[in-house]
Amino acid sequence: MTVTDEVRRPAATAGDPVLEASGVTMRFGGLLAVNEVNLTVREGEIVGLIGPNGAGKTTFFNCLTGLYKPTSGQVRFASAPKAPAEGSRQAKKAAKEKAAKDAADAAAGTVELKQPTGVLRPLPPKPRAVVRAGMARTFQNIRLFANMTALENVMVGRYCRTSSGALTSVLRGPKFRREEEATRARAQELLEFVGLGKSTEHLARNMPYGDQRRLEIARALATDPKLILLDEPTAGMNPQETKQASDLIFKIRDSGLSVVVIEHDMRFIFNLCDRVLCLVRGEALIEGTPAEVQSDPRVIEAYIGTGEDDDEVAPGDAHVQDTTVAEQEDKS
Ligand SMILES: Nc1ncnc2c1ncn2[C@@H]1O[C@H](COP(=O)(O)OP(=O)(O)OP(=O)(O)O)[C@@H](O)[C@H]1O
Repeated sequence: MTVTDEVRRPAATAGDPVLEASGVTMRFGGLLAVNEVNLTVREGEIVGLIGPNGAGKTTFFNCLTGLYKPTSGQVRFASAPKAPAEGSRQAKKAAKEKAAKDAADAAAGTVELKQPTGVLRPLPPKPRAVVRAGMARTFQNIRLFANMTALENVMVGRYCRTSSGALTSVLRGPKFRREEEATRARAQELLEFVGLGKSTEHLARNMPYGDQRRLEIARALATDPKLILLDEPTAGMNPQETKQASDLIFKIRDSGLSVVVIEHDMRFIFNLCDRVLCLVRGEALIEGTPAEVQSDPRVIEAYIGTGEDDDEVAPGDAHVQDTTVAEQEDKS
């Protein structure tokens, strides 16, 4: 499991915490899927979540993103400085300023991803509010709008940041058209950022698998997150696509975002992450740097097993088998 042939690119600096999970526990009836797990993610960090099948990674992830409410424990997130109420005059002004800035960025050909960070607060109760607070995620299975173009898919992600009401949208008034233009420009920028600038008009369902995964990331970025959580981003990818995925995640991190990633591909995780948390049977086994985690014998045991429960006896243990047979003969 040791990574030898690639050079890691550590975070330039890890800043203030953007996410803090303390004592997170999740029960499904009698099953304890996650037990008292703690995790802190800092600004500009890539944190990996590993563990064998059924270890509780996805359940913990779902607690972090507000999809599940933990049975006990708390998740706090550094939302943007308190946003004005939706639909208020201040909210409309902020949305207008944001649209103008996006248009200026688009004209200058720059993509600004870093978002302002506020103090840690409990996660908002509704998924939409979690996204608006600055947390975005992708899922294990691709969840694109298959019959929409790449550009339209990214534009959908952007709508949580626009302020046109239903009436303005139906009437397609000047405000709607301004916002729509800014949304389109931002979506195009993000497609270019993830390397899909030439696939704008392609239907999502016709795109190669690796491109679909990148499109999902572009759509998540369109929500202006501070933290992006990726659930098995390289599942099913070939080595070239996996390399492109890690380059893209480094690029996202280098733009000032924090990343949490679940992955089974150890080489990918240990090359990518600044810190890694290993879960086993719902509990945190170890959290540390990739070097610390990959050299911990408990991690290796968790993945390949100790052999203690195996019925078969390993060749080196033949004498154990012989003794047992001899004892059995004595008894008979
Ligand atoms: N909604 C649910 N209801 C009941 N049990 C669940 C539910 N979701 C997960 N579990 C159980 O919780 C445990 C942890 O599952 P989870 O999917 O979080 O593990 P994982 O580490 O993500 O596994 P994998 O790597 O296979 O995706 C498993 O025993 C699973 O069967």
